[in-house]
Amino acid sequence: MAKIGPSLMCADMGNLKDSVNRLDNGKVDFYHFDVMDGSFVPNFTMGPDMIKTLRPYSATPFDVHLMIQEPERYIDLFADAGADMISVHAEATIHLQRTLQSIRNRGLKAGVALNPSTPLNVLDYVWDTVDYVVLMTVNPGFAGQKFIPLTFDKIAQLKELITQKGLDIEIQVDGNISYDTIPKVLEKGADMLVCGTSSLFKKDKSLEQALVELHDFLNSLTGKSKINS
Ligand SMILES: O=C(CO)[C@H](O)[C@H](O)COP(=O)(O)O
Repeated sequence: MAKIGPSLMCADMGNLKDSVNRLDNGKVDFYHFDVMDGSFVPNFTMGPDMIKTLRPYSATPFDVHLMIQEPERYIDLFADAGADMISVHAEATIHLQRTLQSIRNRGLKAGVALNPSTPLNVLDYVWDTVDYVVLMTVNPGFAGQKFIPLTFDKIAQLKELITQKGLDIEIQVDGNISYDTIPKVLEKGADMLVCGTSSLFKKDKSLEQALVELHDFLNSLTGKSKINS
């Protein structure tokens, strides 16, 4: 069963604690925090204080996606804030292996995030230092964008590499993960779904309703229920 991770940049920023509480009641697998610096991506969102503030209210893993230049400067800051997993963009750090190792040295899961146009071969010499790969299926920076179709093949290619090598690495997909795209990203091999405005945070639906519908949809695709198992 694929894991559900609400993208909290899409939540009601004035009531984040309430959203996390309601999502926890409906069962989610991780929370996805998009951290942006206005340089690597043309936007600003969340920071370490927000993560630190929410940390005491949930035991669900906090997945921090650093969409920032030179993320190696801030690994300790986000680890101290309460991250359980941190992903860094291969495009944003010169010493990728060292940066991943520094995340693992803090006892956290280390992820590599790749923009849609970044080839998979940047992973060639870091396979043994990666716990998950974040495949961006939109260009990072904004919610509510359109899925980039060629990334479907990229998911399948990554899955094949991981299987061939016999590695225990999860594939996370991020960007326009919707009722239209979920069946295909799962078929291609995605394990973790970052759920934003396309599936969970809907103007015409309560969070509770949207989450129940998403669980039901995933169950209908896989034929088994994680909640009931
Ligand atoms: O990474 C992101 C933006 O860069 C967001 O997590 C994601 O795009 C949010 O989901 P949606 O596309 O469904 O609004």
